[in-house]
This record gives sequence, C-alpha cells and structure tokens, in this order.
Amino acid sequence: MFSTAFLDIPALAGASGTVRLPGSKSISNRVLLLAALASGTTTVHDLLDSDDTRVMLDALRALGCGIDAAGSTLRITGIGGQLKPGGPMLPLFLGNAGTAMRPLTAALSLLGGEFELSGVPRMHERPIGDLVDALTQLGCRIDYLGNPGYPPLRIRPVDHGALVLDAPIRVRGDVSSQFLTALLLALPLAARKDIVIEVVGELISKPYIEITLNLLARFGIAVQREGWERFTIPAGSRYSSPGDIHVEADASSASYFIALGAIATGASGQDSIRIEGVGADSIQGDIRFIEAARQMGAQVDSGPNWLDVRRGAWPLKAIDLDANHIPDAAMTLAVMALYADGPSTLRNIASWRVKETDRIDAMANELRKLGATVDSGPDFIRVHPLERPGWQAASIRTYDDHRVAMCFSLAAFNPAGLPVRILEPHCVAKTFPDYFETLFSVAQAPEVPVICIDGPTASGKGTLAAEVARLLGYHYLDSGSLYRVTGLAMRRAGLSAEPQHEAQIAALAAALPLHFTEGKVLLAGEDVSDEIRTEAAGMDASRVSTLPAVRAALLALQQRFRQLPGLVADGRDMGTVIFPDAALKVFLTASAAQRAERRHKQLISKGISTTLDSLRSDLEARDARDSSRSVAPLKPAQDARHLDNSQLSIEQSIDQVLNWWQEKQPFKPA
Ligand SMILES: Nc1ncnc2c1ncn2[C@@H]1O[C@H](COP(=O)(O)OP(=O)(O)OP(=O)(O)O)[C@@H](O)[C@H]1O
Ligand SMILES: Nc1ccn([C@@H]2O[C@H](COP(=O)(O)O)[C@@H](O)[C@H]2O)c(=O)n1
Repeated sequence: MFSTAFLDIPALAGASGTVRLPGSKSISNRVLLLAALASGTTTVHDLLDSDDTRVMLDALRALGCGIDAAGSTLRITGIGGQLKPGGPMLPLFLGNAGTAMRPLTAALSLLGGEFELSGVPRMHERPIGDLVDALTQLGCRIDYLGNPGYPPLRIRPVDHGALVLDAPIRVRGDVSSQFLTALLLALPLAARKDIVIEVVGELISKPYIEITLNLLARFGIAVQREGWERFTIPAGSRYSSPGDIHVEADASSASYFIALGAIATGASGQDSIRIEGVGADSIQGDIRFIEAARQMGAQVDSGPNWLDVRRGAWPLKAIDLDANHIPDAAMTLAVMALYADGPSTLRNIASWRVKETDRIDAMANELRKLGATVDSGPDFIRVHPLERPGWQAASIRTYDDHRVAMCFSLAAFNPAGLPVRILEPHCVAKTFPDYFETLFSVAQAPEVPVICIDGPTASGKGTLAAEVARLLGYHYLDSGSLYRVTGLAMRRAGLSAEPQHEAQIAALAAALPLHFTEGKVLLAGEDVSDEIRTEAAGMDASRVSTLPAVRAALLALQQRFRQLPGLVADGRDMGTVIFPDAALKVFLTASAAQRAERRHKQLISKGISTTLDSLRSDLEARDARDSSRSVAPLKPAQDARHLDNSQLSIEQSIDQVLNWWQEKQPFKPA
C-alpha cells in the first residue's frame, strides 16, 4: 500500500494482463457477522483484508468469537446467538465502516449486552436514525451520544420477552439499504415468532439486499419476501454455519479494471484485461456495472469467476443511466465519461451524498480540476467529455474516500499525456489496500519517471535516494550494491578483477541470483547485506566496476528497476549512462574530510573499527579510480543539478531534492 502524502501517477498509455482482486467488502462483513452469530466454526476463504473488515473482526473478537487467520483464510468460531452474561460495557470503534456500524447496531441491540459504538468523525455524520427508529419500535434500547440520528450510540440490554414482535417493523428503504440489511441479518436472534419487516419508501440499492438474502440462506435463514416491500423471518430461524464459505472478489473493485479494459489498449494494441475472482454471474449487485460498461462500448467476456475486458467503441459512447442499482461502481462511470463522445448523465444517485463523503460534490469538484464541465444536483451528475487540449494536470483530493482515489487513477490515460496526482492514496485501504500496485502491474507508461543521484563515496547518496523514494512512493535502486555483490561473487569464485577474468566475472554478474527484500540483499538466498558493506567490499566493487564487460552485464538489470510509479536510483553513472533521459539528475558532493568523518561514524556505529585516516585515503583512492576509468566514469551529467551537502543536514538535502522535483511537476497546489 502507498502510505505517502500523495502518489503521482505518470501518464499511462496502455494496459493489459491479469489481475486478481481482493474479496468483496459487502460479502466479507456480512459473512463475518453471520459466522459470529452462528454456532460452530466457519472457514472463510478469500476474505477481504482491509480497514473495514479489520474493524469488524476487532469487534467480533471483543464479543468473544474465536478468530484464527492464516493467509486469506480465516476460521471464526461463533457465539451461537448468545453473549456470555454479565460482561462489562464494551466500547467498539468501527472506523468509517458502514457495513460494520449498521448491522452491529442491530445485532448488539438484540444480543443483550451493553455497548458503545463510535467511529471516525465522518461516521458520526452518516445517518443511522431510521435503523434506530426501527429497532426502538421493537423495544430495543439505544441512545444517541452525540447528535440525534447519528453515531456514536449507547446500546443497553433488552429482555427478549419484552420485544414487540406482533406488529410489522417499519424501516425506511430510501436512504440506505444497509438499514434493511442490518435488520434482516440481526432479527433471527429474536425470531420466537414470525417477524415481519415493512419497507417504507422506494427501496434503493436492491442488489445489496439480494446479497443479504443469499448469505442468510447460506447460514440457514430462509427469509420470505413479498416484492421489495415486505420480508418475513420465520419463527424458529437459527443461524447454522455452512462450514466453508468462499468470498467472491469485489465487483465494485472490478469496476476500475473493467473501465481500464474499456479505455486502454495493450502494448500490441489488442490485449485485454482479465479479472479473476468474479464473473458475470456474481451475486453482487455492482456486477451490473458490466452492462453500463458495455453500453459505453466495452467488450466484456465472462466465465466462471473471471471477466475479460477489451476496448470496443472509441471514443466511449456517452450514457444516460439510472445508476441507483450500482451506486458505488457508478462513480467509475463518471470518470469514464471524460473519454466519451458526448455528455453522460448518472441519475437517481442521491445516496452518494451520505457515503464516505458527499460523493456527488467530491466527484464534481475533482472532475472540474481535470478541466471537465460538470453539472450536478441533489441526485444526479452530468459529465462532459474532455478534448485533448482541455485536460489539465490535477492534484485530486480524495476526501478519505477509497472510491474517489481509485476511480481518478483512470484519468492518467488522458490523451494529453499528463500525470495525475492522487492525494492521501492510502485511503484505498478501506477496501483495496493494493489497488495502485495492482493497477501498475498491468499498466504501461511511455515514460516512467526517474530521479538519479550520483556522486562520490559517502556523499550521502544512498541515504538521500532511499528517503526521497520513500516519500514519493517510488522504487529505489542502490546500484553500488550490484557492484558490491559482483565483487563478492568474484572473490567466492576465486577470481580477481583483472582483464583475464573479465569475461568470467561478467558472466557471474549477468546471472546474479540476487534478491532485495525488506532492506536486505540476498545472494542465492543468503543475507549478504553486512558482508558487502565493508570497506574491503567497497574496494572490490570499485575494481570490478572498471571492467567494461561487467558494466555491460549489469546494464539491463539496473534498467529493469524502472517501474511504475517511478524510480530513484543512486550510483556513479545513473544520470550519464543508465538513465540518460531521467527527469531529474542530482550530483551530490561533500568535502573529503566530511565524507570520511560520516563514514567513520557510520562504521563505528555498526561496531566496525577503523581509523579516519585510512578511511579518507580509501575513499579518495576509490573516487580516483571511479573518476578515471574509461567506461562510465564518475562525473556529473551535463544536465545535473549540483548539491554540495557538506554544510547541510540530511533533511535539508531531502527538501532540496524534493523542491527541485516539485518544480518539474505540472500540478497546481491542491
Ligand atoms: N547531509 C548529510 N549530513 C550528515 N550526514 C549525512 C548526510 N548525508 C548522509 N549522511 C551520513 O553519511 C553516511 C554515508 O551516507 P551514505 O551511506 O548514504 O553515502 P553513499 O554516498 O550512499 O555512500 P556509498 O558511496 O559508499 O554507497 C551515513 O551515515 C549518512 O547517515
Ligand atoms: N553506478 C555505480 C555504482 C557503483 N559503482 C562502483 O561500485 C562501488 C561501490 O558503490 P557504493 O555506492 O556502494 O559505494 C563504487 O565505488 C563504484 O566503483 C559504479 O561504478 N557505478
């Protein structure tokens, strides 16, 4: 996951390949609650691992469920519909997870304990009054701890004998379908008699109710339905675990990759995006996004648990759609509309206004930043397409809303070749923590940005480059480590850095079984991180690096590090030879005295004893060899910015490089 303050997505030109998507949030949290209420153990496969499922799991653990996780499989032992009596009041924090807050409010009101449910500030602005009213009719005891109609809530125990089950429970269906879902999931706890729920107003997001009914049936509860107005939970209903249950991949998350297939062509101009884990026969309502995508021109094939999407009509065809049945996925259509042949209108989407943020306003604001003309009203949005000259580079605000972040990544396919900046990209953790990594695994960029930091020994290149990479969410290449490992491999093979061994050393370099993982350097699985950091290893590296065949052997390996979203590379010839087209080249220097002193401190702190004088003469010898060799000598690239950090702190050097980088970006401040 990208934990950076922002993520710059370079202009993307194509996409093709296979993605496997995380489990559905809606199914995951429903299954978790049902498994928790059932008796026995349920093994849940392919569960979504995200912020919203984590808060649900924390709550269920606090209620006394046994939870055992191994990879994407989780075993949950339920409480059999009953809490241990006499427990203390339980405070439960539910973040911004509506799929946890609403059903838990209903279930906990009937379970008999005392609870306080709260969430992030936005959760305290998301209405829950209609659900609380319905539960209160039944006799449940729920108090508002803040504003009436909104969390946080205090729930008190209730005697099941006192529940009013004779009259139908009336609940509004036109604000959020989660209220009805919450009642359907929880009321079997009280089904001494038939319990009837009547929906007041036109029920929105009906497909989510289908998921609820489908999963209740998997857990042994056969709800009777009369249209979308009346639901009966039969007397004597009891949750029974199905044993094993598989969570489909998230159909709402699939929408970004369906859109990707519709917008982008592959490198060969004809490849597709294959999505694994969900097919057109999914039980999730958002799978009907496929119909809308087809209407806009996408070619979608499907089979058991897979989809295959490729570009059909281009530009996409504008649509006018009642999107009430796909409220979450429809946000993706609003960005696809930028690539259409006329204005597209999404109607009947008032529920967008009470989601993670006011999504109608959020989408309209951010689409306008890209240059689009957008009209919006209480329950609709109309997006006009953008012509090539109209596109603007924009910093997209994400409003702590995962879907805003994900759908705006598609703007990186703009024909103007502009990058897109996504602010606070970590908000995708709500449902799809690795969204951007997954996108980058199939996307192609004409130009992946590179920042090169070259300079002499111990000038601080590695420290600076690693930190700049971390702050930008870029990959990092420590090219010196490749020469150091080659030097080590040479020693172990009994060779020396002489011309007569050049071909053999180059062959070793070309086939290094090298892995970089969690800051460690592994050679054929052995951790050699410390061994290659000694001054002797530095000298060996400096010697092998003079051999032209060795440098040639390592060229392609270094260039393969250039991957989305970008790379920071440090070494001696990053800007001159390996990445001559890099967008920013920095030549970092410091006085020999300063560098020797820094290296001395560095080695002493690692418990390696050495003297300042020997270090200084070693590094000067190394610099002399690196600068005077015939191939790729150490020297500033013609277009490099010079940074002497003798008098600068590490933070000042980082700020300087980030400022130079920002100067090159086309984004206006957010
Ligand atoms: N601006 C700075 N001020 C003070 N110390 C610094 C500065 N930059 C780096 N250092 C320190 O100098 C030491 C050497 O830095 P680093 O290992 O990053 O250098 P390098 O140029 O990558 O070295 P090498 O060429 O051997 O790979 C580290 O201990 C680091 O913390
Ligand atoms: N691009 C590079 C990087 C390094 N070298 C040589 O390797 C030696 C070790 O590098 P460190 O950055 O880890 O100190 C260095 O002295 C160079 O001789 C290189 O040639 N090109």
